[in-house]
Amino acid sequence: MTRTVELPPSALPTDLLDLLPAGAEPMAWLRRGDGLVAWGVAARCRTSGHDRFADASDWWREVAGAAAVTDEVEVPGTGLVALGSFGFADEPGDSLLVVPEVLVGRREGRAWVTVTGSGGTPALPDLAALARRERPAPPREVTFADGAMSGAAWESVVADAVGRIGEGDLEKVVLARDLLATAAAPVDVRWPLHRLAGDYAMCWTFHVEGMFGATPEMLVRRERGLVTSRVLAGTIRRTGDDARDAGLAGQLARSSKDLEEHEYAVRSVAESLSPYCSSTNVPEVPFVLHLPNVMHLATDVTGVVHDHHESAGAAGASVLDLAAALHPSAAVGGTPTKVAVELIEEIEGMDRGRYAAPVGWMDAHGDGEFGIALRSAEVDPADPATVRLFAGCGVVAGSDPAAELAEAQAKFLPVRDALGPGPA
Ligand SMILES: C=C(O[C@@H]1C=C(C(=O)O)C=C[C@H]1O)C(=O)O
Repeated sequence: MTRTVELPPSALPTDLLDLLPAGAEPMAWLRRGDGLVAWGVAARCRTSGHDRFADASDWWREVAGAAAVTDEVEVPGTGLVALGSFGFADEPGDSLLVVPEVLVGRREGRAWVTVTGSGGTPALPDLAALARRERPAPPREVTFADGAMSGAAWESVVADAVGRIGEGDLEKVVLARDLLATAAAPVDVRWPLHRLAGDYAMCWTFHVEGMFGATPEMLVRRERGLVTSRVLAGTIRRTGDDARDAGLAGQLARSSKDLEEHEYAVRSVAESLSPYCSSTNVPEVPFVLHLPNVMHLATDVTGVVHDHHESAGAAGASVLDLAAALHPSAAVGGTPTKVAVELIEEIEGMDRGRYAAPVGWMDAHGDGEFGIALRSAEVDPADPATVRLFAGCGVVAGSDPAAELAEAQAKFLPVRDALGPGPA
């Protein structure tokens, strides 16, 4: 039984993360203070392998079909909702969807709580008491070490990829590396979440079962049939000097290397969406998205879902169906996708886990949001004092390995900083 109750916005703390209890599988999806926080597991589905999205979708249809729901708010994100995080590669591809016991949402001035339980009407939590608890402590004595590869080794892998592109095997491949952070005691993930949501409010701060981060890239949002995807590709590091950064933004917007890389990514998204949408709109020129650490070329692709898509029933493709169709876009895989993904597998030298793959939420109407899990890290489930950070960049014919390494370092910054002390 699932029940959504409207709350006066004043019933919630400014920072929704203040509600998250420590030990009860906290989950989050937040941007500019709005979004969802959730905890407890009412139902969970684990999938893996090539069919991980289809299996999760089947499970969701079954759960949603059988659920008894009362919903007095009825906006996207109310009623039965699952949060999910998927594996990047088909193998192992470990993925999950979770229906939380408690979910608190806020969106454009409206607020709600949803509770799910078996048997009887589940009780509402005492949110005021939850919000009064102490804030989490920062991780102690964090040290960072190379993950699968040193920076120098990774540069030579990038050089290999540039060679393969030169030979005509492919046009673009996105290569990533990992760093290992080790703390003196288990990391309370709520600490980096507070920091990321504060420092990167324009990004989507997420956490699902150890996978957390603040991504600027929206793989797909579906809202009452309207579809949006924010494509990012083409990056320049910020200097911290506003005047210089404005000049760099102009340079980025004119850089043929970055525009080419961006074009591949936009095309791959538009092509993947077109079978599911009756109209897609692709702006001709990208804009420059300013983040505290980097700037990206960005394009918002929009469309309207067909109401009667053959494979998806009367409601049309759900946000999860769309995420499955879009993953991996050229922003995180490459072009052509199949060759790029095989090259990643061959030369990257690590398992990406859930990095660079869909993370987000969906409701029983098929609406929801899946971002790409970038600027992200995973708490090691076997040793929660260890956190694995990920960052990567698009490699094209004109790529310089040293510049790509510097770009990846800049993309580690959000999580690196979030694991440090500082204002919570
Ligand atoms: C791969 C990452 O980022 C992606 C690669 C980008 C690029 O190469 O310019 C830009 C944004 C993302 O699509 C990452 O953050 O790890």
